[in-house]
Amino acid sequence: MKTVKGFASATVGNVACGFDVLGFAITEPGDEVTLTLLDERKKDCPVSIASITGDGGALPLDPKKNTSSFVVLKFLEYIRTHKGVDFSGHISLELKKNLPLSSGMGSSAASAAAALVAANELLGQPCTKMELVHFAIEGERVACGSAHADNAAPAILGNFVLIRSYTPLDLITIPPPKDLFCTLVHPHTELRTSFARSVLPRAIPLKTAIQQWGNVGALITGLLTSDYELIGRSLVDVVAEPKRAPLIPGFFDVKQAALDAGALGCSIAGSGPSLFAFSSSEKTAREAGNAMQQAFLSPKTNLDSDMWVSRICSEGAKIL
Ligand SMILES: Nc1ncnc2c1ncn2[C@@H]1O[C@H](COP(=O)(O)OP(=O)(O)O)[C@@H](O)[C@H]1O
Ligand SMILES: N[C@@H](CCOP(=O)(O)O)C(=O)O
Repeated sequence: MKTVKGFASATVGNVACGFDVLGFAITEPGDEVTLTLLDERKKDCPVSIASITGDGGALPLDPKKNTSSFVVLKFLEYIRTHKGVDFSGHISLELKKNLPLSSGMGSSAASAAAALVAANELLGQPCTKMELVHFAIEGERVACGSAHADNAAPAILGNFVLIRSYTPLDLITIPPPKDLFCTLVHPHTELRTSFARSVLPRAIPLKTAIQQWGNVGALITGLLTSDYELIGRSLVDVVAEPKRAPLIPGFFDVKQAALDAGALGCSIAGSGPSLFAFSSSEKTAREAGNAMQQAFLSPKTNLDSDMWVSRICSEGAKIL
């Protein structure tokens, strides 16, 4: 029997102003998926979930409903129709969840990305990582009802990923400035992406759109030129944050605590409830994280949280 273990880390979607078009990966924590190749197919489905740990029993064992197994099914279908690989065996999947669910940390995308790099390795790497992104995006549709790429793409590719277009998919990877650190704080509460998407406006005023795309352009410029002040002042979201901030207890105090501690900027990580902040030193990033956690613990919020400080991960999903 051949066994392969894949790993994919947490990601931050949107990156404040880049709703659905910009995301990045951090280095830790992440999900692990172990695939074992069996000669004999069990039942009619080529993939089965042998075990899931770390989810508290919350996730589906149905291979068509868990993003980790669902994307492997899409991968097998694709290599059969496009790569001439007609897989007749069986893949047994073990998922180790290290990311909290509905956290704003790209939990569903991390499971999908880890599974895809493992499946690709298991079957002799018939696909490029860029091809694998397509299946991870479909996994997001299963997880939250929308096929957004700003977690799935960086989970597989690493770095910052700008989604110029969804149809056809056109992705641009952007390496991080060398002194950019991310602080990620996850309060111990859940906010489902599907719900956080339901509160967004279907249309926005032209004035709002102008502000948003101005900041996206400036943020990309700041990343490409390592202009940390420009990065900081570009982290302004006038579309999603105003609607989602009320869903996150203590959001404004936590954001202000990050800025007061010296962070360049701070906003909602993905659809929340996590927040992320950027800093130009690890020391400041850690100080901002401590301040954010203290703000979540204030009497009116009283939320415990987890905090990570990380550089941007340039490797993406990998084989362990
Ligand atoms: N392997 C998986 N990991 C996480 N969520 C999954 C997985 N498979 C299916 N899901 C579904 O996706 C939901 C979490 O996705 P979402 O709300 O987008 O938050 P996040 O992706 O940040 O965890 C879960 O509630 C679950 O129903
Ligand atoms: N662009 C998406 C990002 C969702 O990220 P998640 O980590 O909360 O799943 C959105 O804002 O809905």
